[in-house]
Amino acid sequence: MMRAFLVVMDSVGIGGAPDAGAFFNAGRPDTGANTLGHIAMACAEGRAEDRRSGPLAVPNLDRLGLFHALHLASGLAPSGHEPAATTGRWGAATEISPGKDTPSGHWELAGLPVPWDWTYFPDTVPAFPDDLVAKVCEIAGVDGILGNCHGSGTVMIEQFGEEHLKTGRPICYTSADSVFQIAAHEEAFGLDRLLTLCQTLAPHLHTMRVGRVIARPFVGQPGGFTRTTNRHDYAIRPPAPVLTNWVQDAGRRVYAVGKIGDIFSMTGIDEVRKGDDATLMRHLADLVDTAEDGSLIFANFVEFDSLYGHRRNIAGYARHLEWFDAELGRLLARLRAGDMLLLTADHGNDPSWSGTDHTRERVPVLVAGLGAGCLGLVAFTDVAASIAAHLGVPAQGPGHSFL
Ligand SMILES: O=P(O)(O)O[C@H]1O[C@H](CO)[C@@H](O)[C@H]1O
Ligand SMILES: [Mn+2]
Ligand SMILES: [Mn+2]
Repeated sequence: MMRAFLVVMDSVGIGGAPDAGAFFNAGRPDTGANTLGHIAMACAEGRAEDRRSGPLAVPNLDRLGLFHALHLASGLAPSGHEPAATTGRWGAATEISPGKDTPSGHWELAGLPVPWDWTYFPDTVPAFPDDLVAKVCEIAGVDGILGNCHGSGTVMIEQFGEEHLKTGRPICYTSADSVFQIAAHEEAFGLDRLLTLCQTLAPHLHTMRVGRVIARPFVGQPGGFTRTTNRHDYAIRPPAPVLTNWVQDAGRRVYAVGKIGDIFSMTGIDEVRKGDDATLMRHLADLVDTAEDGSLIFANFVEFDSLYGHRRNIAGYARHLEWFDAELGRLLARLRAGDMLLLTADHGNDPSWSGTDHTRERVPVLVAGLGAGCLGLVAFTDVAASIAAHLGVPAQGPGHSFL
């Protein structure tokens, strides 16, 4: 029986979204944003030389058709990446959900475009309504919150970490995504206390159509705070069955690697494996060796986005792509006959762009294990329909299989 590996490279967009002008970063429309394209250009021009050097070296992704997909999506052909013969099936997918965030992208890839408009908090200070602040204070047993604004997580803990240690008040912030994020010190505030606070608060925010409450624990002392991998997302449950449900309901096993379990509020998922990206890669390799016939392995690699995209770090993003590519080469060599491995992304996060938020972009669809050829421009939902077709389970929703 067949197996399917669906691997999301979080935020590895390839530009060209037709509605990019309706999405913004620091007041500037996302028109022209291109995560992969701008990274490859910076590398080719010697502008990404921190602990790496020269043109972006991603031979395995290249062979699967990544640069063909980039050209198809956006018309960009960075020097050093002339179209090569491919061994994979490649295309570019266009999102229709009215959000450029992680749940919107993943739900749509899993067959379900988001059927509502998310609630966003205004980019003002304060950003949160008084009754929400009062609710946080009541649940946490504190007399106030810090932040109460839009911000980048690492800057927020640098700016408010010391005051947080002194006052015990949690640091609450948001972004261009539909999120309510709470940063707190793992030891001083307590990790369990932070997780309980976020979990208790989540249903209230979900009723307001805020997509996620995210716990952002950190450690360290003033001047040296760092975030830990104990981040936890409490997301709204998808309002209709998605790929994970289709597969599980057909009696198959579904593995979630990374934050997939959180993004789908655990619906349709049998087993979760978490950790940093290096650990996730080991989990994925282990599942290539051990996952049962007929199963779905759904993985998300978040560090492209969280460590480099939001931090606008071009060289770091390039390094992570090169690391991922080398690991991918080893994974591809271990696949069995009948396995399909599909690589894609959930949105863009162009590290050369203004602001610190995601960018609206098309994403690559690269398929290993099913021969070579062009898939053309496809829909996000076609990914779910194609995986269901490969596994031989019934699909729902608007997607069409491109197999
Ligand atoms: O700046 P940090 O805390 O990494 O947060 C980013 O990550 C969130 C969730 O992906 C986004 O909404 C953005 O705010
Ligand atoms: Mn994402
Ligand atoms: Mn993000």
